[in-house]
Amino acid sequence: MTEHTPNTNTPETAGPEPFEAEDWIRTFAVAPPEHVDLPPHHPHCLGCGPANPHGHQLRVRRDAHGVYAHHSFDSRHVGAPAIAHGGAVATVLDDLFGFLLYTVGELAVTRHLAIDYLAPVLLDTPYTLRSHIHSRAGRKLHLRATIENNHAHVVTTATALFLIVDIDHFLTPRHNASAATAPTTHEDQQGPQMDSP
Ligand SMILES: CCCCC/C=C\C/C=C\C/C=C\C/C=C\CCCC(=O)SCCNC(=O)CCNC(=O)[C@H](O)C(C)(C)COP(=O)(O)OP(=O)(O)OC[C@H]1O[C@@H](n2cnc3c(N)ncnc32)[C@H](O)[C@@H]1OP(=O)(O)O
Repeated sequence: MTEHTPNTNTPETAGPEPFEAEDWIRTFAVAPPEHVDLPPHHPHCLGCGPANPHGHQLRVRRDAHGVYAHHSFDSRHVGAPAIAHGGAVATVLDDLFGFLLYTVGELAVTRHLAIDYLAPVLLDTPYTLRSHIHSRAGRKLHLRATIENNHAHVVTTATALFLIVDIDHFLTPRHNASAATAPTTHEDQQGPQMDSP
């Protein structure tokens, strides 16, 4: 059995200090107008952090419907040759959903993310990503997103359930992780049932 070795290659991308959650909440109050980029979640965020050389450095603005970004994947995100890795696409969409919180004004995190890869997302190709709030029910934010190419063809769609949390979620992450229990079964988490052998 291989002994687990901690990844020490990327000290510059260490996770955020707890105080950053409070800084981030404060930016809700001063969210910029439509023609200015929204602030990144934090400088090292994998999706949008400008100081993360391994990240996507997504730049997001809001509009009348929600939020949007223009983005190209590159050779760092390759899956099949010339095609973006599905996980990289999911990362960017999850992060884009995170920008909708500026329009909600509350903290929330991804509980469920579902993606339809309708057509390959090509490397070094410009795409427009859009996301909006489909509905809200109490703590539950039902979110939707699309990726479309320059010919207005939608190549990816996504839905997400974000759950509103309080700031303690970010200030005590280790406590929250150890408090995790067996997942609750939800109908919309279930795929087709496998037949018994
Ligand atoms: C975007 C956040 C940014 C915050 C920024 C803050 C600081 C800045 C610093 C750092 C941030 C940096 C970057 C992050 C930014 C963006 C990235 C994008 C967003 C993410 O990447 S974020 C990471 C991934 N994310 C997680 O790390 C969450 C792990 N998870 C948990 O921590 C818990 O899971 C929690 C707290 C989410 C919920 O826990 P809980 O105990 O409060 O909730 P519970 O289970 O009770 O469910 C409540 C109700 O939702 C229903 N429900 C549940 N699941 C359902 C389903 N699938 N379908 C239908 N209904 C469902 C239940 O049935 C119940 O319904 P009801 O109330 O009616 O009974």
